[in-house]
Amino acid sequence: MPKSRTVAIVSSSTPFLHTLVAALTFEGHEAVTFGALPHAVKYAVNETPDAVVVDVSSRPPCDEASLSKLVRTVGRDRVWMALPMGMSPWKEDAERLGIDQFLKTPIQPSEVEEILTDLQGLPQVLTSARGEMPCGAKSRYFHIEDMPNNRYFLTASPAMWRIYENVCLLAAVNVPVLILGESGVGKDVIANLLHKRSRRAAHPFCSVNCAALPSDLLESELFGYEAGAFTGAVKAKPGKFEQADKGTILLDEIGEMSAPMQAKLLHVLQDGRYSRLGARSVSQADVRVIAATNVNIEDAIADKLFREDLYYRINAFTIEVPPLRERREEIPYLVEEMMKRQSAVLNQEPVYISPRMMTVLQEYQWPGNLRELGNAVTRMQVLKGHESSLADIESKMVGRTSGVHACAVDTQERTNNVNEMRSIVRNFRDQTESRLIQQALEEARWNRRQAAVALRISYRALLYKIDQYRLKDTRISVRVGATQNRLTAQA
Ligand SMILES: Nc1ncnc2c1ncn2[C@@H]1O[C@H](COP(=O)(O)OP(=O)(O)OP(=O)(O)O)[C@@H](O)[C@H]1O
Repeated sequence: MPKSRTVAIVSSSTPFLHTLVAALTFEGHEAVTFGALPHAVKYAVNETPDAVVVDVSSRPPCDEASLSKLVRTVGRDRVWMALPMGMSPWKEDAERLGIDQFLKTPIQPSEVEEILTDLQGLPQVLTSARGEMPCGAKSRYFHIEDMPNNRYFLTASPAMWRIYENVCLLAAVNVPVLILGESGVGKDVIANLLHKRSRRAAHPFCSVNCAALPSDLLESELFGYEAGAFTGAVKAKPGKFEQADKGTILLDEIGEMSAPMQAKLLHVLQDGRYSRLGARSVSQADVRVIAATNVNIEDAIADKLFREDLYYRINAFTIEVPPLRERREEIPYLVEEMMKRQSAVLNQEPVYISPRMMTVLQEYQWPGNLRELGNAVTRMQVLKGHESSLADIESKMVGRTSGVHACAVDTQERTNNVNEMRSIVRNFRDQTESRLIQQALEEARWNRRQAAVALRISYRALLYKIDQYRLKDTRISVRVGATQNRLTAQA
């Protein structure tokens, strides 16, 4: 029986990825794709894939250090490099690093055949050599995929891995997809991924929040308008369906769409035809439609809030994204990646997350899902990993004591413990927070707007905290004192 292999592919070329991933998965192998070499190197260190294919044809040469680490990690006989028509000034550099298997881009079927045959000949990598994260979670489902605008998709759990696989399959077919899940679980990220992996990737991805606009504004936002279509329409404006031509449109929060708007949308989805407001002509939409919502659509249909016929139009395929609390094994991976990216943006070293901190992060319920986790990571980074950055999470945890821990404890005792812990956490948090705010204010010479930016809180929140902790600008009193002294001396 042919052996199943795991192959990591580094490429930013969609056709290259499509061809190779399709061939590998058809043969029963696992393909893990990366947009950038450093991510693949990290993956190779943790997971020891059977082989790696690095395509350098559509971007500048990868850094030598990463490439040489990759060759050392997986072995030179397991690395292929794809070059434009097999010729490139980087070929010599790659050969110097020990790479001697090259592919031509655009990749040819004969070369794909060759890789598949070679893969069969490779000795199996010991499964025990496959890495584990420090937390002990298996990283078999770990994969990061970079997307435009500094976005990325990370998976490290079987549930998200399945979603990732489905997205890869769905990207190739032009069917409407409905993405369901709580707020902050990553519906928008998945829609972006679907677009990026599709043949429409070179065309626009447009997102419309259907809950944010009243019905008539939403209509003009989606379909555009002609000059004079309504008071204030001085100039004609294309709608999102037009802007997303040949690309993808995400109808976010579709569950909140008003009934009249649902009827208009249904019309467009049926025959792809629409008109700008005030226009006589009809346009034809060439757009892939993805819809997303955190509303329970089936309940909404039962309550007559959502049209059943529209539901069937938008959900040729449904992706249900689980909340973060149902995939806690991803938390260490997400924290690490978020921290790495945050620290790079802030030009700081990533802060150390102690095992205690990680336990707190993994035990918390995360009602705001990955969005809330991202905010917590920012807070930890800004507060330099100080324990206070966890205080608010801990206090929320105390407020939502898990039934598992609590059930054995007598109710009165539990209430006392909770109250006591709450007050300890609150005091500790308040003390540390006021000290950090005072420090930030002093560093910003009491420029409160600057301090708010440094603390990553809103200006209003900072004013509230200054008032709450009765913080004072000590510099002013010294200066006033000095002036008074001077005045006194002059007098
Ligand atoms: N799989 C993921 N990998 C990396 N980051 C993610 C992932 N999923 C979500 N995020 C991050 O979490 C945040 C929320 O994600 P997103 O906006 O996609 O959620 P959503 O489900 O669309 O939320 P809402 O319903 O409120 O619109 C974003 O900052 C996003 O980058």
